Amino acid sequence: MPSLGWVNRDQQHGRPGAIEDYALLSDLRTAALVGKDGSIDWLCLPRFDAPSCFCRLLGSDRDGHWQIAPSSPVREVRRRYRANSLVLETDFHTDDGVLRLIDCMPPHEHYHRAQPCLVRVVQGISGEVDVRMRWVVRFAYGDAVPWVRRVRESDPVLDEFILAIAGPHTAVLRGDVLPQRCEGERAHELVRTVRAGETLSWVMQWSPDAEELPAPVDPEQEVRDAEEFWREWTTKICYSGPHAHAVYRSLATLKALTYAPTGGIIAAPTSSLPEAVPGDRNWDYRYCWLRDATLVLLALDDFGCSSEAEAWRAWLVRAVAGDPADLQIMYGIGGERHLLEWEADWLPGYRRCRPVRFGNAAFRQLQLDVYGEVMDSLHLARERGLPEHEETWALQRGMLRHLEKIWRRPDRGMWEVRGPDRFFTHSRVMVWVAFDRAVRAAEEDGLPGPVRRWREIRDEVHAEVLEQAWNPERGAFTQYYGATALDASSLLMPSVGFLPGDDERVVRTVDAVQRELQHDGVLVDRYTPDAARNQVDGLSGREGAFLACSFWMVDALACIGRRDEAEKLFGELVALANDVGLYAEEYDAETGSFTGNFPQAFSHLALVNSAAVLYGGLTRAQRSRRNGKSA
Ligand SMILES: OC[C@H]1O[C@H](O[C@H]2O[C@H](CO)[C@@H](O)[C@H](O)[C@H]2O)[C@H](O)[C@@H](O)[C@@H]1O
Repeated sequence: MPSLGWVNRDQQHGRPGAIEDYALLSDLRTAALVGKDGSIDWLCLPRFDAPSCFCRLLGSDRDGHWQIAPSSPVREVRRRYRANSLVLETDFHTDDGVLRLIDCMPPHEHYHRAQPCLVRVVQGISGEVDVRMRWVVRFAYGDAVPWVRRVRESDPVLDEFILAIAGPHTAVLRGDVLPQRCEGERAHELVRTVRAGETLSWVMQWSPDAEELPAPVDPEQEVRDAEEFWREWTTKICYSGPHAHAVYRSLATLKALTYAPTGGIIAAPTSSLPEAVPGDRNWDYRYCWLRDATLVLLALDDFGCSSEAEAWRAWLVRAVAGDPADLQIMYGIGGERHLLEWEADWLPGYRRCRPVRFGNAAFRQLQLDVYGEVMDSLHLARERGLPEHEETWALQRGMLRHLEKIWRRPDRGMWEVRGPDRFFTHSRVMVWVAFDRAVRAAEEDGLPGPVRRWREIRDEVHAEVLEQAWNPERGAFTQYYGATALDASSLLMPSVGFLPGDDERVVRTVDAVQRELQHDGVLVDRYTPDAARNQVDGLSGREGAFLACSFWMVDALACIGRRDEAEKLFGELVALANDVGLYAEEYDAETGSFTGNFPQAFSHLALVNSAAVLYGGLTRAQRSRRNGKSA
């Protein structure tokens, strides 16, 4: 008999499942995670970065969750998303029959006023199965027990519904049959027999105002609309190469992580899923990193999703307009600047990994690579014919004016180290990218600016990297100037066009990263463990392998002409996804589990970029060449 993920000991004792046991629901405003045990263990309302109402993921039952599952033992759980949508079907196989749970959050991309809504439908597929539902709402990340009561619907329907209110939050639960309050517990529960062919459904809605509740909706229509939304959205995806299923799932996941009202893109919908267990590398990713988001934009645009690219550019211009000296590396999804980091001491954390952090202090860091990422993405947007905005070039010039003043400074690098500032090689490569794209915009598009000066800086930083980051003893580019430690971000050098793939230094660096950072077949660490011991990142403990780095290895191998190896690695990485095609930030080879926030945009965008490199035949730098002009 296969191992029964959902009935493991932890889950019997009210603790959440493993990270890989979760599937994602999203309405393009906020997201929910559903476990293989039919429990929604994470949901923030009304937007991705709002406090949660279900937080079992970082605690236990009593921190809020909503579970629907058979009450009898489950022999097997089989899950899938319907076609390329985010409508999830979970089939529970029991000795009494098969029960199907359908979950979705209807996306309301264009209706800014519509409030989030979670739809759950149970269908009897065969036999007679007793289904148990448990609804435990806790607002404010598990800290606020709401006042819960049954209310009779006024005109036009006379049904009852359940209202849960705590301060600014109101949740409404409607359904074919409502759960009852459990004596002595702050929970609502229901047990019902569902026969083959029978259907039961529930809808949970959120409201900012207990006096003005959302109108009832038809759950089955909502499921149909959600499926139709995703079906329609995927029609614009242009991809017919190998592993199409993985590429489509990754693109849908990236879309699901966009905040439709503003076009902002989050790094992941969760907070504080640890990078290793046990461990304290726990961060809040429900924000918009310019680095992650610009890379997502490029990935979406590569596959035909240009309206998302436009929405992101509009977000970017709004968020970073003003004084370029104030540019931050990350913002809130609405463009908010202050993402103050704090610890929720009442939450025990996922697998008891504390602290549980909300907010992210990295917003105050200097990370020079961000300038390169933003310049590159805006350059690409222009090359691909996205309608030009007059503010965009003005914004880019302002950023370059500021970068001219600060590019010689050390920074925290793309890994956002919490150790001392250093001259990180990748940051300096991306400074080169920033000035290179500026020179090209002037030369190719005739855009105005001090191109001679930009060219001088571009050439200066190029020469500096070749001289200071190359370590002849190691035979590789190292993590920062004068270091011996390696860093997987060096794999990006050929794909951003800094050096060609056949440059001997690139080839030797790829070899060195393979030798020292790649392990357990497909996994690649971000940097040499030594670097962590040397306090480069300023953090304690270890972490899993960073999945995006494995995909960068695919791209680098393709760039240096080792295509067969690249394709094999790509295939193995595709197989590493969970049963519904999702990836976390990291993978722990010791436990064979995902670690870090989930699902993570970085991992998914790296997958689609690799597919573009391997099966679209282009690297990122080559993709930016218009009419055959070279970089
Ligand atoms: O490793 C310490 C840092 O870890 C997080 O940053 C990582 O996630 C970001 C979002 O995906 C990504 O842009 C960055 O490259 C990663 O290193 C965390 O957000 C930081 O606060 C923390 O210092």
